[in-house]
Amino acid sequence: MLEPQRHTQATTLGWFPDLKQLALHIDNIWLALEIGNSRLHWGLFIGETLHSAWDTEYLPKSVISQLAQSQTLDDLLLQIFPTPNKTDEKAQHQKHTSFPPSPHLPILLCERLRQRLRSVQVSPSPHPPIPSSPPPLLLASVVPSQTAIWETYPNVQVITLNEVPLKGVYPTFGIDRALALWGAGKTWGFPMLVIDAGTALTFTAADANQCLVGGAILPGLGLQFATLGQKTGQLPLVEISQMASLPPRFALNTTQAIQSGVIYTFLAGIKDFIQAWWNLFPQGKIAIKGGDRTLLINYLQALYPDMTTQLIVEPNLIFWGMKEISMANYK
Ligand SMILES: Nc1ncnc2c1ncn2[C@@H]1O[C@H](COP(=O)(O)OP(=O)(O)OP(=O)(O)O)[C@@H](O)[C@H]1O
Ligand SMILES: CC(C)(CO)[C@@H](O)C(=O)NCCC(=O)O
Ligand SMILES: [K+]
Repeated sequence: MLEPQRHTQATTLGWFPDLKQLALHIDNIWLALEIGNSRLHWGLFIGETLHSAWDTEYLPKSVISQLAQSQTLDDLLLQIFPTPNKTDEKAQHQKHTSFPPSPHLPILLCERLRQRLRSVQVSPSPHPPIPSSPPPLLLASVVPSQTAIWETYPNVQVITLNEVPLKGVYPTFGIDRALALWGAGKTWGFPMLVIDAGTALTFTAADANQCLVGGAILPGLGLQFATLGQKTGQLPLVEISQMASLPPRFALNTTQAIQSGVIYTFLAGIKDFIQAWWNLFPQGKIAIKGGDRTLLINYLQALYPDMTTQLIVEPNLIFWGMKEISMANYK
């Protein structure tokens, strides 16, 4: 299995190889936000480089309207954080975790980075003063009610399907699927199949002409457990985290019976789609993303080791897609 190192590693601000180089790109700091059905996915870009990526819960509407009313970033920080520096330190420390303590972390990170870069002298002349304003936000969302809230952010650009150069898409096609496929294809080449193990499990494929072949949508792992727990009279709610290893296929208690049913059919389904994909495109590539990707890959590896060596695992596919689009916009 390939877990590409390129850009995928979250780095801390202190590890910049060359601050002076980065100071040159200070006007080009931007945030990528993907609004999924379970949570928010953030990327902090410096120019074309993804500096770091992390997930947060949805932000309350009140906080987003505060962002909209702020005239400057300092203004904004004052509104939200009585003691921004302290919070900032803490946020910094925890930014590798999936759920940082502060949902305002993205904005804080940008400001922190700007402060760092402002203090760097770029020879021969010092860099001009940097305007302090909320960083540009490139947004892709599959949750319309959340999109509406974020449209109040001062410097936001919402990516729509017609900005993704993928051919042959249909009107209701999800922007996350389009961006992930575009990002994967542009990075590793077409034909490409993207498997997104998120709230929903999706398969999305394009041929060598960068034209949508099509795909499939089904309930993701979490949803499968949740619906069984919620829509039945006597089945318990089984959490994904309860499943430390593959359960016995023929189980002798309820929890394991649910685990077995969900996970073995999930994996068999994925294997079947992969085989169908390779029948269509023997040289076709496959990339996997989504919150359940690691679990999925581990179990696929245990059951079908030969197949997994050819899979690309990359959590940030959507950000690669967004980067392609933002680069195209600037050209
Ligand atoms: N900290 C977490 N919070 C929520 N889900 C998590 C977390 N860690 C892993 N997951 C898993 O991630 C899955 C959701 O994936 P992801 O975060 O990619 O969803 P999403 O982007 O909201 O969904 P989608 O892209 O399908 O709309 C859940 O099934 C869950 O098991
Ligand atoms: C399938 C999901 C929920 C996956 O996040 C999203 O891409 C979406 O809402 N899509 C719209 C329907 C479609 O892609 O055909
Ligand atoms: K829906």
